[in-house]
Amino acid sequence: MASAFPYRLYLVISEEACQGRNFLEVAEAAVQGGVDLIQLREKNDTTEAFLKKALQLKEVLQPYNVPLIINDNLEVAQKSAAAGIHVGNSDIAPTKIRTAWESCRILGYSIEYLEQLYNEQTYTSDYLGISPVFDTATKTDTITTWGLDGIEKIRASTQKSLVAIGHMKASNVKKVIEAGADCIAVVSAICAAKNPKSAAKELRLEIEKGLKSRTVKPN
Ligand SMILES: Cc1ncc(COP(=O)(O)OP(=O)(O)O)c(N)n1
Ligand SMILES: Cc1ncsc1CCOP(=O)(O)O
Ligand SMILES: [Mg+2]
Repeated sequence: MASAFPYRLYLVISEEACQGRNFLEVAEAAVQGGVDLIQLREKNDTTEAFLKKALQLKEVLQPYNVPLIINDNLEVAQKSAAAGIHVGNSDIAPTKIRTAWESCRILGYSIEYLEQLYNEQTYTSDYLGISPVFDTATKTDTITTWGLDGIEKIRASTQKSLVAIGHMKASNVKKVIEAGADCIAVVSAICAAKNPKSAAKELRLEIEKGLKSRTVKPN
């Protein structure tokens, strides 16, 4: 049976993170390099401006069959008919999203405390964001920096798909996958890269190495 969450390289994009480049072009190049899921994360836009960007991005992603996830804003997610939404502890709760948006296909929820693994919000979500794995300048209002030990602990406690986020780079993703993450989410490793397509390719290669070394078990 195919996995309900088959994604391996997840781009979390905003216009600001693209540092003056067109975010739609960055997104398309990233997909051509191997990104298979994209979240639009606009923290300061009005709903109207956010929705406009979501519709533009959806059009770019459609020919590639790459799903669009919206950060935080349920109205934008529903009005753009996105594939899903990602929320954290300060946002609308996953259980409420399930009631208000029955056709939501991919619901992501950030894990900031171990205790969350046993709550109904986690239970109803399709994937969990391990948030953050390492400290990052891109998001500083965080609670727990999980590290590789944290990923292993979470992996041992849940069968949910795990998305690692926070300072993910080509140099560390192999270890992160080996520790038990299913998918790697990045902002700056692609948005701030000179060549977003090559950056995505390199990340994807490292992810594949991690997956391979997970299946080759020592005697
Ligand atoms: C894939 C993924 N994981 C975690 C987060 C963080 O979400 P949240 O805790 O709601 O913080 P903001 O992104 O809203 O600042 C994420 N966005 N994506
Ligand atoms: C949105 C988010 N949630 C947890 S860390 C983070 C930012 C990740 O950014 P970067 O990939 O640049 O470290
Ligand atoms: Mg949020």
